[in-house]
Amino acid sequence: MGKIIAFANQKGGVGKTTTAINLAAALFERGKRVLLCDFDPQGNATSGFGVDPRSLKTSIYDLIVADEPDVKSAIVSTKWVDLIGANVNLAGAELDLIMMEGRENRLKGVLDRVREEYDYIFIDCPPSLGLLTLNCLCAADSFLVPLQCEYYALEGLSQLMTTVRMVKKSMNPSLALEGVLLTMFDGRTNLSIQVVEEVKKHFPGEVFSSVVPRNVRLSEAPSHGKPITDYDRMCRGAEAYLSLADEILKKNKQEKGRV
Ligand SMILES: Nc1ncnc2c1ncn2[C@@H]1O[C@H](COP(=O)(O)OP(=O)(O)OP(=O)(O)O)[C@@H](O)[C@H]1O
Ligand SMILES: [Mg+2]
Repeated sequence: MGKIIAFANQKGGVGKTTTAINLAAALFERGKRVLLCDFDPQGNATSGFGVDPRSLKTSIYDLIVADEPDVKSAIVSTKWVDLIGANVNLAGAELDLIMMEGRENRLKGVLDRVREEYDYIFIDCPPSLGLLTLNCLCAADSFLVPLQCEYYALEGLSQLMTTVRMVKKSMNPSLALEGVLLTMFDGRTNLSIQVVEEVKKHFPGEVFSSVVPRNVRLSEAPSHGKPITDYDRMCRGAEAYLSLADEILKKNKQEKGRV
């Protein structure tokens, strides 16, 4: 049964989508079956895999709000991973869901139906802490927090952790922290190095040893509709996400061994 991982940080532009796309593609390279569910109305994870968010016949919105029963009708097979796309319609879901019964478990209901078919299911969260992100945290087994190596990296994280505690207490007790990922690291600046130290102090033992460098190839890849492993296999960004994939596979294998 596939492990569901949410990429969460309510701060915008920290590398949630870049990580979801490129880690998914890296795990695909390692022979894993991966489904990426775009859960952000911006649709960046969808377009990043070369799928036009406006062209979706069935999007995640139809599954969670309009009660489209056939989850498979929303799954697009890309050259790399399977994808459930999102577009601007999802922005309305925040309001539509308010009146619904089990409103925080709508996404879980959808993903649980296809879980058997994948090794990993990734959810790309929006940059907010509303009902959409709540759905992500209720559906997930674990959450991965990308943090940009900049001065305010930890700002706002206490709100995310408070939300996580609330979710664990009343909705999803087994929700675990997959790990904290440092992104956009620039080894030439003292600031990046200081942020790494500070984050490690704040999350002892929870920071991935793979660190994603600031790499222009990573920012170019989405406009070509390709993950980094395809766009520029040899760049440092690709290397970092392949190393992260191996770190996660190793960690998950050890965890399974303990059960
Ligand atoms: N390691 C990196 N090096 C250079 N550019 C990067 C890197 N990671 C992400 N970017 C760029 O930074 C911007 C923000 O990244 P991304 O979209 O992944 O963040 P996000 O957290 O998903 O944003 P949002 O909160 O808006 O969904 C994008 O333009 C992306 O291409
Ligand atoms: Mg994003």
